[in-house]
Amino acid sequence: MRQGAAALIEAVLERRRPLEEALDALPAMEARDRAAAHRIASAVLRRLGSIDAVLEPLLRREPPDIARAAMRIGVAELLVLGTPAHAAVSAAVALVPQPLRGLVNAVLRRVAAEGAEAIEALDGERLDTPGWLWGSWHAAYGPAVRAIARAHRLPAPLDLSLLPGAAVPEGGVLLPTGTVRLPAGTRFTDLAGAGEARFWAQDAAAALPARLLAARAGERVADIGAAPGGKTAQLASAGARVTSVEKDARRAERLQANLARLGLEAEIAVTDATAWRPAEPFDAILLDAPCSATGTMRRHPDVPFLKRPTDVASLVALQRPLIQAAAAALRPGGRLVFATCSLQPEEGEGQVGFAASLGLRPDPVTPDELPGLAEALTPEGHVRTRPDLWAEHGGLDGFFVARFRKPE
Ligand SMILES: C[S@@+](CC[C@H](N)C(=O)[O-])C[C@H]1O[C@@H](n2cnc3c(N)ncnc32)[C@H](O)[C@@H]1O
Repeated sequence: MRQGAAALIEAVLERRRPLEEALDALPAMEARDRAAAHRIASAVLRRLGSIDAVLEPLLRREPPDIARAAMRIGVAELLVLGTPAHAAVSAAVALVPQPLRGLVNAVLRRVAAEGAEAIEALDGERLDTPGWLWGSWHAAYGPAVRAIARAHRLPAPLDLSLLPGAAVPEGGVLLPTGTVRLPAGTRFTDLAGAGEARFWAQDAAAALPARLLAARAGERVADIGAAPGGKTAQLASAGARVTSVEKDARRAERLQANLARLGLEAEIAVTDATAWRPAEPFDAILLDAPCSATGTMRRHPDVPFLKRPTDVASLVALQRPLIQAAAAALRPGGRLVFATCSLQPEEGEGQVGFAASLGLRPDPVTPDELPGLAEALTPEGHVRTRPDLWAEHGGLDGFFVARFRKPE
């Protein structure tokens, strides 16, 4: 299982491979072991800066990669996950060949003895956040950057969206916006009823864009950038006639399977939305644009290792033709909701002016549309969620949502 964790960490850090993809590529193992490997790898990635800073004074020279990997896992287990010291140390030692065992054992014994105090004394929020993200969030959100970084240290709860009339699964808490929340560590597949297909996993923030589009039964609605289908499911379960536009054929298959599991229907157009020419215009469009995904770091601790500052600029450029395509496909008077799961303002607030330059009019969100979440409403009537908001409920992903209308 710890071999699995080491493989996951190596895939993300050395090969910039998404954690979920690396998880799928692990050799066959018990579901429980796979989940444990994921949990350990996630803890290492979330706290990598702090972990390396704890190790730094204990190492006289740069250790071989395999020893560093084992020590990182050992420190995460000792100081983040609370694994008993003898188990954490011996398991990490077993990850390395004989000549390195003495080193790993000696270093981790010291971490077990002195590490808790050492990690406490560090500026972990800063160390565990890449400098470019810290700078960007500080510029955008001021001192809240610390609370954002703190929120990224903890695994996210499991959030569910429910089909209309579905019962709240045992242990779930109904949040004011309609999402059902279960404690972090709950596995979707373990939920009684998961097989009955009455709900799907979707962060409370990710559920807001479709909620704010407020699709009505019978309306023609397009969901652009639709896979794996959380938002299509919301729109279809509201009774809208949905066309889901998705460029990636493999992801479109997942979307299809997810809808089938829920007994929902949508027309799926596997195409690049910028080249898509629908026969008829739509009453409403949800554009969940591809983005840097920095708002999802609680759930995806690999994001900061996969993205570079230059990616944000490329994504901003990629989002614009999608906004244009969405505007063109709307009927006069139709509604557009633009959303990104990013904390980078360039991919959110920064795109509002572009939408306006296409003739789209802002359609501000009102406080009654965001029950219990007024703190996420901006003065302009956009929605800006951050992982440090809603702390009393356990936070939510970082999203930007803006609503527009095409003039009559
Ligand atoms: C943020 S994800 C969408 C998540 C989805 N809306 C949900 O709620 O489950 C963005 C999606 O846009 C798709 N995409 C990216 N560029 C696209 C394009 N030019 N046309 C259509 N889909 C695109 C990606 O393949 C990806 O599946």
